[in-house]
Amino acid sequence: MAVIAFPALPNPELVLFDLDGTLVDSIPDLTSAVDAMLMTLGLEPAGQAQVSHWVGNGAPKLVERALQAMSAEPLTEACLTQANQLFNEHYQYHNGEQACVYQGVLAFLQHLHQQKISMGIVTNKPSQFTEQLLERLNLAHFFNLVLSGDSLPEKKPSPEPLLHAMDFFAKGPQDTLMVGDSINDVKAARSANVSVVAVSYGYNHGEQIDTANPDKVVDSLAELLC
Ligand SMILES: O=C(O)COP(=O)(O)O
Ligand SMILES: [Mg+2]
Repeated sequence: MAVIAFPALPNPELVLFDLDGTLVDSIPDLTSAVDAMLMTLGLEPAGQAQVSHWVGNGAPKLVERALQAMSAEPLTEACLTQANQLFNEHYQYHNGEQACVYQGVLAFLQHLHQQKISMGIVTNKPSQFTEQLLERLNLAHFFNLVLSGDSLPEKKPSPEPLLHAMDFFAKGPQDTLMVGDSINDVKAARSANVSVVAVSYGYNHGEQIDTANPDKVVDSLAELLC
């Protein structure tokens, strides 16, 4: 009996999830923090569409991309440090405020939980914000392992967090599935020899995720329910 509707791996023993753009729409809160940071520095706010193209490689990269796009001045270390501090202060406050869990996510997580399948988070989000968001949206209890962008020396697209997670759960790549929304998730999975399902509704730097060649693309995680 298949546990999920994914013929390449119908009975996974471990499912690893990306967070932003896969389980949770975090763009409204990330935009609140980015725009507050930009305005404090005397710059124009960027808005949600632009911010959604900059997300995916961790908060410091998001801040750097925002400054690069919105400031005419050359980027200095001092400016980046100040901008990161401002972003962190504001995101600490806004994180989870407007964020919502995508349609289909809860049903899928509950299904895997009932089937006693191990689940972990592999996100590039900094750990202080990951923990906060999972708690605020009442998702934390599903996951026995949460790896964030600063948990290990390397983050996605490196395979390191996926290899670490498989080690933690004592599962091999042939029994593991990665679920994500961006090319970073697909690349990390490929490098770890893990199958990867992508959601079409996430961010992926403004590109269609099909172009990254995941094993399957779904419009909702509910499509994976048997
Ligand atoms: O913080 C980010 O850059 C995105 O995090 P993600 O890996 O959960 O998509
Ligand atoms: Mg993502």
